[in-house]
Amino acid sequence: MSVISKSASSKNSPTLSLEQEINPWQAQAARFELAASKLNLDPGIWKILSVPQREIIVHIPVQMDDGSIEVFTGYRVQHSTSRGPAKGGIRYSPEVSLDEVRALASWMTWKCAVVNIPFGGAKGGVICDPKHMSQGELERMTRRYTAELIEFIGPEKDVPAPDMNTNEQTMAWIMDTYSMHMRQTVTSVVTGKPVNMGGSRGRTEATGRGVSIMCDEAVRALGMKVEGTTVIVQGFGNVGSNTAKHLYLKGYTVTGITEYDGALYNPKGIDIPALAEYRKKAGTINGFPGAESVDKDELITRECDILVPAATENAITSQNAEKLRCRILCEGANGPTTFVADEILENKGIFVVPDILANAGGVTCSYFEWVQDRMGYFWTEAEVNQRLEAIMVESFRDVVAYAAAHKVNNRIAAYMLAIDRVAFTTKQRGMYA
Ligand SMILES: NC(=O)C1=CN([C@@H]2O[C@H](COP(=O)(O)OP(=O)(O)OC[C@H]3O[C@@H](n4cnc5c(N)ncnc54)[C@H](O)[C@@H]3O)[C@@H](O)[C@H]2O)C=CC1
Ligand SMILES: O=C(O)CCC(=O)C(=O)O
Repeated sequence: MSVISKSASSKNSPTLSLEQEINPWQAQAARFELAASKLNLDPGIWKILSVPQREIIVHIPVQMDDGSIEVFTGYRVQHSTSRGPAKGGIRYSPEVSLDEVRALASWMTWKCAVVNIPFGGAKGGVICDPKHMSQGELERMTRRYTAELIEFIGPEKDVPAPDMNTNEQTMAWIMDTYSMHMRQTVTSVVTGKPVNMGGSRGRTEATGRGVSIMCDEAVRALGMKVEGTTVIVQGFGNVGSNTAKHLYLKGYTVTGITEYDGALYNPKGIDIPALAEYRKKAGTINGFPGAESVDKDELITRECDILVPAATENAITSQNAEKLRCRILCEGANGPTTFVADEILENKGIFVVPDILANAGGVTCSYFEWVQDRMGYFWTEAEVNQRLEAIMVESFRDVVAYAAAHKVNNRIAAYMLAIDRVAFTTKQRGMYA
């Protein structure tokens, strides 16, 4: 089904229902179709790239702490292996769906191509509620999920990493389970591992660090100054808290932070290291003394220079895009903006740093981890950060120059650049013979 033909008949007019609008796979497909049509993409390559290469569905039995047995459904979708092994995180959430994982997998393909690293795209997800599971239950689920995927993952096939509600401990369990099956330690099967077992220095902070570098570039591109530039960040998990921390350390004024259960605002700026400490102890941002509590949905529409959505998909839709009052939207999350909202933001003149560029610092550092594991030689944190910055800055400049040259917005420029690179390799390899 063509998403574009439904939604873009009069320019990109929002004729989708809200349910269609917030379907991440449709959101991905709509941007793909628009970019592919502007590229005059070969119809055969179009067909190949508009569907995932492989979709794996597993049902994972797990003995729970009370002795009962639960069966969890998990997915791993490999969208493309054209430019290298599939690469992408694993997410644990009650909201996981096959369409979401499909979208996230294809975004990984485009993201790796935008930053020009030698990977394809994949993503995994398990439908579960990690907030209500013990460490033991999470470990057993992770190990069986890994065992079910054993022949589909590997350093040269598909290399998972953390995403929402997974972390370096999850990666350690996957690495160990894979290694048990292979009868030898294989560190490069996953990235985002603890540093003592082959993880890369800097990986935990890399996505947020990369988002902060993208804010620097956007500010420079618009002739603004860091001093006095205000930022609101949605989500205070791995990406949001590290973005806020790096922006705070660089001298930005972080005026707002939202979480799923509350939000904080201080027009003079929030002390982010103090908030991180508070959250560690209290388990929530609510009640932090250095800011007032405000409504979380209203906060993202308050005036600020930069808005960083760093939580879930669909934070910005046709329902609230018109109300945004930021100059720059720098997307830490995957898919925070719907296709319909894109046009509204463009009409408002908001400078968008799209997800497949803005949050690519994580996978770029994962690439460094995979390289270091395969060499068995590890870089200093300064070396990692320097290489990360070089790739992020170059990619930003590539996308912005492409947008200017082709008279498209930054998001479509990023898709066009990525699709062109993946299409070229797919054709060169002849991945249809
Ligand atoms: N971890 C990584 O390296 C990368 C993550 N991403 C994307 O960044 C986003 C966040 O991922 P992580 O930070 O890793 O996950 P995380 O699980 O560490 O943090 C997500 C945070 O968002 C909060 N949250 C959930 N719903 C919210 C809502 N409606 N409003 C405000 N906050 C809400 C959660 O409570 C949590 O603190 C996801 O879209 C993920 O796919 C993208 C690139 C790399
Ligand atoms: O580090 C990686 O391999 C992937 C991170 C990820 O899942 C993402 O960029 O969305």
